[in-house]
Amino acid sequence: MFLFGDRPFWWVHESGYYSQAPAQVHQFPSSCETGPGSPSGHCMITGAALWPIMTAVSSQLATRTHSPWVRVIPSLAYCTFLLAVGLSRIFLLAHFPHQVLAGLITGAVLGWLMTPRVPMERELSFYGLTSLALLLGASLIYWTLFTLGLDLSWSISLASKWCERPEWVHVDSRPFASLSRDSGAALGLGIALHSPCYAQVRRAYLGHGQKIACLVLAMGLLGPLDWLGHPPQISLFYIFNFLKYTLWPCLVLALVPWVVHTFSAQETPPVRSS
Ligand SMILES: O=P(O)(O)OC[C@H]1O[C@@H](O)[C@H](O)[C@@H](O)[C@@H]1O
Repeated sequence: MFLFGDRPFWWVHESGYYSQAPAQVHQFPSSCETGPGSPSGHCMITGAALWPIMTAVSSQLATRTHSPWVRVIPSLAYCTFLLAVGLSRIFLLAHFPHQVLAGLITGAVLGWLMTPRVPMERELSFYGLTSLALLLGASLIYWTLFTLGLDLSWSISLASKWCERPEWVHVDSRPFASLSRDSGAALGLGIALHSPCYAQVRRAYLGHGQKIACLVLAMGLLGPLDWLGHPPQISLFYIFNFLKYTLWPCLVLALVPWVVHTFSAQETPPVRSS
C-alpha cells in the first residue's frame, strides 16, 4: 500500500485539510501525472538510466587522469541532475518530498544492481518471453485485484478530476502506457540484438564522426516516431505504444548504425595494401 501515494495536486482537495479555506494550487502541463505518487517515476527512471553512463564516464576518467577531483565530476553531475529533477517534481506538485527521495534511492539501487546484468547474449526467446511475462503478469494482477474490488486505476480518476485542464492529463503517463512501453522495449531489444544489421555493426569499428552521425540520425528518426502513434482510442494507443517502443531499440542499436556504417564505408576509399 505504500506504493499508492497521493500526489499533492489532488491531495490538497481530497484530504479534507483545506475544506475550510480552499487552497489555491498552481498546476503545470506536467503536474497532471495519472499514476500513483510513490515513488517518483521520473527520479527512479532517470537515476537508474544515468547510473551506467555515470560509472562508465567515471572509469574512463580514472584511467586517463590522476586527479581525484576530476574523477568525482561524473558523480557530482549525476547527483546535481537528479536533485534538479527531484526538486522540479516537488515544485510542480507532482510529488511530496518523501516520494522523490524514495524514487532517487530506488533508481540509484536499480542502476547499481542492473548495470552489470544487462542481458546482451541471450536467445531471442528470452526477450520475447520477458515481454510476454511483463504483459501477462501485470494484466493478471490488475484484473485479479479489480475482480476483488480493488481498482488500480483510482489515480487516473483523481488526476482527471483535479487536473486544471483536461489536455494536461497525458495518456502516456498511465501505468498501462509504461507497461506497453517496457514490454515493447524488451521485445525490441531482442529483435535488434538478433538482427543481421546488428551482427554486421558489432564487428565494425565506428569512428567519432560515424557515432555523431548515428546520434543525429537516431534523434531525427525518434522525434517524428514519438509524434506518431497517438490514436484517440485507448486500446489502440497501447498497441501503437508497444509497437513504437519495439521499433526504438531496432532503430538505435541496429538499423541506424548499419545505415551509417554501410553508407560511410562506401564513401571511404579502400586502403591499398602494399
Ligand atoms: O512519478 P513521476 O515522477 O510523476 O513520473 C511518472 C512517470 O514515471 C515513469 O516511470 C513512467 O514511465 C512514466 O510513464 C510516468 O509518466
